[in-house]
Amino acid sequence: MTEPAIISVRGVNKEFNSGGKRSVTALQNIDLSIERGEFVSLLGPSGCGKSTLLRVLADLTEPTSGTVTLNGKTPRAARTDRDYGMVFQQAGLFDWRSVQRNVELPLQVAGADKPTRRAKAQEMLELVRLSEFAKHFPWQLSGGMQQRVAIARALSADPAILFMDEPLGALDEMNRERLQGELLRIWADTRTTVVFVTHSISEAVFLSSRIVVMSARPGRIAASIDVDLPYPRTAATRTTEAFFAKVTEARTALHSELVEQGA
Ligand SMILES: Nc1ncnc2c1ncn2[C@@H]1O[C@H](COP(=O)(O)OP(=O)(O)OP(=O)(O)O)[C@@H](O)[C@H]1O
Repeated sequence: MTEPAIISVRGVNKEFNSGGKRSVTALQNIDLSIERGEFVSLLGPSGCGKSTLLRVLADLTEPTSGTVTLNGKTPRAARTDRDYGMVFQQAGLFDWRSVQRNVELPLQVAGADKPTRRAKAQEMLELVRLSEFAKHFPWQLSGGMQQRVAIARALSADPAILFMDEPLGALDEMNRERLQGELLRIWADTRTTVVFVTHSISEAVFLSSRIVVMSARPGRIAASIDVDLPYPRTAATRTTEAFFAKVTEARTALHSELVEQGA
């Protein structure tokens, strides 16, 4: 028997200022199924609704119509049960708490006792290779290291799903590529299902097992591209013909949408 999709989106529409003069249709009739263990990137031009779709999934905003199921539950129930973690473009760490205590925070909120949360935070810091910085404060770390702390924090409650909204967007190119490699290693170690928002075509190809291309406003799903490049992917992957071919395929899908929209 096939396992049901871990994320299921059916007929989702999202309109801001619904019915008003300035109403904006951000998402139109979105249908999407994501299987357990996939790494799916949402790729599209600025303003096409990628973040809105992620926010609908993460129960940060409600769809105007349609349904979302996460791990067999409503987004609200999945949120309460800590079925997912979230990482944004800004790490959003608390500067007055040590790295260790930042990672412990979700467990503290969930009521875990001190030894449990200490042990879990140490395990997570090992996962992101920052154990020796546990006692540092966020402001003492580079931007890339801060994002690794944010990833450790998001994974501390062992979520089945990780939502990431342009988490590497604020980093310089070198650090960005290094962290892409780290992220794939962490994904392989944890087998978490990842939904990743980006407007970088090469980033989406390097990371993803599948790319969902979104069209310009109103945001719709324009194409789903399987990225069948073998894992583990390394710096050498970026120089292969197969990688370039996938980048071209994704770029063509993205651009044909823009042309159709007259954008
Ligand atoms: N709270 C809001 N109120 C009104 N309109 C909004 C709101 N949030 C988003 N929008 C509009 O919905 C559309 C989709 O926005 P969204 O941020 O989801 O796009 P995006 O693809 O993530 O863009 P970017 O890549 O620039 O972050 C945009 O036109 C945006 O202006």
